[in-house]
Amino acid sequence: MLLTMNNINKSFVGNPVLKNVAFELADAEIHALVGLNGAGKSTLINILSGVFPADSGTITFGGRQVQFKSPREALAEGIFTVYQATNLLPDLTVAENIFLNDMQKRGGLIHYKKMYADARAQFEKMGYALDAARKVRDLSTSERYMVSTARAYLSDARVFIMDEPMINLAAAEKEIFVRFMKEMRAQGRSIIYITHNIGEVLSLCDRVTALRDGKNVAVCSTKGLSAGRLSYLISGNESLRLYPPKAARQDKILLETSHLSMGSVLHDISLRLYAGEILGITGLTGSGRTALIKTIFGEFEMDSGRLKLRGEELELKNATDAVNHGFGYVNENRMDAGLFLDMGVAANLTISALEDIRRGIFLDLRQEMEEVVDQSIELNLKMDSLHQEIRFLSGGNQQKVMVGRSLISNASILLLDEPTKGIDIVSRSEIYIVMNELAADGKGIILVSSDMDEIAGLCDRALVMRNGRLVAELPEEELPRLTEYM
Ligand SMILES: Nc1ncnc2c1ncn2[C@@H]1O[C@H](COP(=O)(O)OP(=O)(O)OP(=O)(O)O)[C@@H](O)[C@H]1O
Repeated sequence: MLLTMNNINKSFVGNPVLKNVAFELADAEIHALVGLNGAGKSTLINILSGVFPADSGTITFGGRQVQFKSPREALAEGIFTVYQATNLLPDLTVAENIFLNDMQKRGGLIHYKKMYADARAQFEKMGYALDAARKVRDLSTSERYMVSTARAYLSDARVFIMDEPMINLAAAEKEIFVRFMKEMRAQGRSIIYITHNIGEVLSLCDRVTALRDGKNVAVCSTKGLSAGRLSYLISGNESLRLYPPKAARQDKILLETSHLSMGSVLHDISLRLYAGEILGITGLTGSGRTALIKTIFGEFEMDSGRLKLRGEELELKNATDAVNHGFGYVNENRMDAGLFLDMGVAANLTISALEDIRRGIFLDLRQEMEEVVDQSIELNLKMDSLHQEIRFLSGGNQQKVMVGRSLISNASILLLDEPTKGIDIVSRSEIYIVMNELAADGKGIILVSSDMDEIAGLCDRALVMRNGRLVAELPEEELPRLTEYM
């Protein structure tokens, strides 16, 4: 075996997070590491890559026992962690970033022409159209991740750690990324692949290790493994149903935009959201989905067009104005969206209420706290207490706090941008139930998502965007064919 981890234990402030965990990785294998939010996946990987040590346990790599003191040391030994928030240097070009390690090794002496030619040749081979001379600071999140992937690919590492690698990639990039993965495997290299996406495990990975509450529950081949069985291994729930039955939409129009345009990003967008409706909006990265809901929310100013709320013209000055009119918004990027990492879970969940208090609107704080307790139970938040600082929660649990905050906000129109990114299947099913209840209550939800299954499973209707325009509208029965319209 190329890599084995045995009897790994780890506690944080007396709280056991990993309990006698074992993990193994063979040569030329893509090995999925799965489990609910907070199950301990990142902790295990952080121990392997030397971010922090285990309390006890052994790691054997390439036939000898190791304990890396830092990710840099792990990298020097051939274990490459590809981070989601990439550690590329923004002022250097794509090619310079890709060959950074080489440049360091040779003390800065490098043949520039050859470096650019190599980078271009690599992208061409992978069918990826990215200019190697562009500065990384000008790239989108997904382009940056692809550069990190190319850098990993061109390194001489033997093991790659990838945490939710496809989460920010558009459909075309996903295809190229999968090609990268398969080619790495064909070269005899191995990948530890953390994901909440059942489809990715079954289609791309060879074996899967499942953790539940910091313990091993299974390690098995993905050959012959069904989606139902895998979702049971992850959740421990045999009858987990991801999508609830849909609520009936009403005939009342809640929100309407007519001929909305903004700069070169949005063109002539007219749409209606009905009371009780979950309206899906999808399209490729850069198609204008996020810009559209930010404009509806008053965060971006429209150049022309009109907005009507319950039949009345509405001009939103800014996002605060939108909140005061009953809009709620979940940003796709939790780090930009005002999670207060040094504050507790409860404070983060009630942050919109706290802002009301600052504005002099009186609220019953006790009732507010009770709601928070109910909500955290409903969202299945994994935390030590309601006062635990957000930065100590796992990534998925942070995301749940952000979604939960907007779901308890009493908004009547919810604008959700990729709300379930990084969230495990059990919590997703819970968020879907809450969304459905809000819709059944007559509220309206716009759901921007790149997950076609999510849109088909949850929405009453979906709109497809391309280059800032609405190009298709699909009724419920057409939703399973959504990919054909992309
Ligand atoms: N530095 C820390 N201090 C205290 N608790 C921590 C710390 N780091 C992680 N934890 C806790 O350890 C548990 C496991 O977290 P971990 O990040 O490993 O989960 P995960 O399986 O990667 O989850 P996700 O799918 O959400 O990324 C969580 O309950 C988390 O709150």
